Amino acid sequence: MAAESRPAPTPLLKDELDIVIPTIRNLDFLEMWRPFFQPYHLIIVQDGDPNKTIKVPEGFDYELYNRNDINRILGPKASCISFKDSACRCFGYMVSKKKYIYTIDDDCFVAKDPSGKDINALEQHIKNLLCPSTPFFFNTLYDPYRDGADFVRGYPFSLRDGAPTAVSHGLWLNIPDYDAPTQLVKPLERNTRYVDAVMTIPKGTLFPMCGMNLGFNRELIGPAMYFGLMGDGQPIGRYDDMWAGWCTKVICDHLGLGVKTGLPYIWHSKASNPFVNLRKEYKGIFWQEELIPFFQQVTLPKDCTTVQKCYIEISKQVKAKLGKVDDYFNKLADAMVTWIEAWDELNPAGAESALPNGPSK
Ligand SMILES: O=c1ccn([C@@H]2O[C@H](COP(=O)(O)OP(=O)(O)O[C@H]3O[C@@H](CO)[C@H](O)[C@H]3O)[C@@H](O)[C@H]2O)c(=O)[nH]1
Ligand SMILES: [Mn+2]
Repeated sequence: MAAESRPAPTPLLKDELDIVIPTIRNLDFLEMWRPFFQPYHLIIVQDGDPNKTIKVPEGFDYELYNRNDINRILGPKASCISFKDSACRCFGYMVSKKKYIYTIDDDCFVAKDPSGKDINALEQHIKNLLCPSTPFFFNTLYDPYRDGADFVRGYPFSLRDGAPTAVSHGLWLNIPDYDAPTQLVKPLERNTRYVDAVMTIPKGTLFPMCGMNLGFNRELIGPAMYFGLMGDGQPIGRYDDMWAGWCTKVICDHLGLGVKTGLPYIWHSKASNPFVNLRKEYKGIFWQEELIPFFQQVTLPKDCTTVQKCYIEISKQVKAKLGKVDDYFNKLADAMVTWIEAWDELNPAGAESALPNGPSK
């Protein structure tokens, strides 16, 4: 008897997740991701010259926004969306209607695990996001919810339900996400180490969030994922994801949400120019010595019960405490408020998260 031909399983979160890609180039890299990404809706944020045509391989379902679209949709509030910097990607988070987001850079490709198997990074992020985190007590055997692992002896049973996972932070083989000084000192260093682990970043601990291989629950933490004022006309760049990560982690800690880091890996193929990066980063390299203590000391009142309220409170503290570091932080604090206003305008409270996609191309 012919074996029953079973229909292929529906990809996890097929209609509940958008893939956001910031780009200045044609998206040929999608060919390598096709087996994993094709079932999903893409939101492409085209940076730079809006008159340039970005070629997207056939067969992908996507919506594309360039600077003209951002200005048309947000009007004066478009001032909070960076130009000529990957920070523009956060516009994609704002216009999405889905519960989950995965964002990836266009120079990130499918990596292979030690067995030589292609890594479906999206699938691993989804697994990370769909299972709880353990921010309140560290499990020394890493992710206790993973097949073949569990909570170790001494782990309180009262904490074994864990916390909802808001963020899944993936890593990179080949070109590591180093800052410019490190890149300059170690131009040939490549990350060849595949660590088979997913860990929850403990409550009260900040981390350097990289935006090139990142998943998050948009309904739980979306409004905190503002990538700041970077790039054109700004004194700093390449701190977009860092800023978002620090705000996100403080808010996750306050709201009892989890942030995971580790698997999945992608293959980061292109090292950006370290001298250009140094020019973008240098103010951030000394500012961050004041920013980290600031975020470590941020306290959010009990009545900050939503991400938006937390975010507005942080913006007030940014203005009060960082405005004296540099006037840039006064502008950033204002842009944080504009971001929340724009977010709430495009995502009125109670709007169904599973609304149909935006205008597909
Ligand atoms: O002006 C620009 C430049 C680039 N992009 C798009 O953004 C991503 C990342 O670009 P790239 O790979 O060139 O830069 P990296 O240095 O590797 O980026 C990492 O560093 C951080 C910089 O903020 C960031 O978190 C990582 O992404 C690509 O998709 C480019 O096409 C852009 O939109 N605008
Ligand atoms: Mn890159």
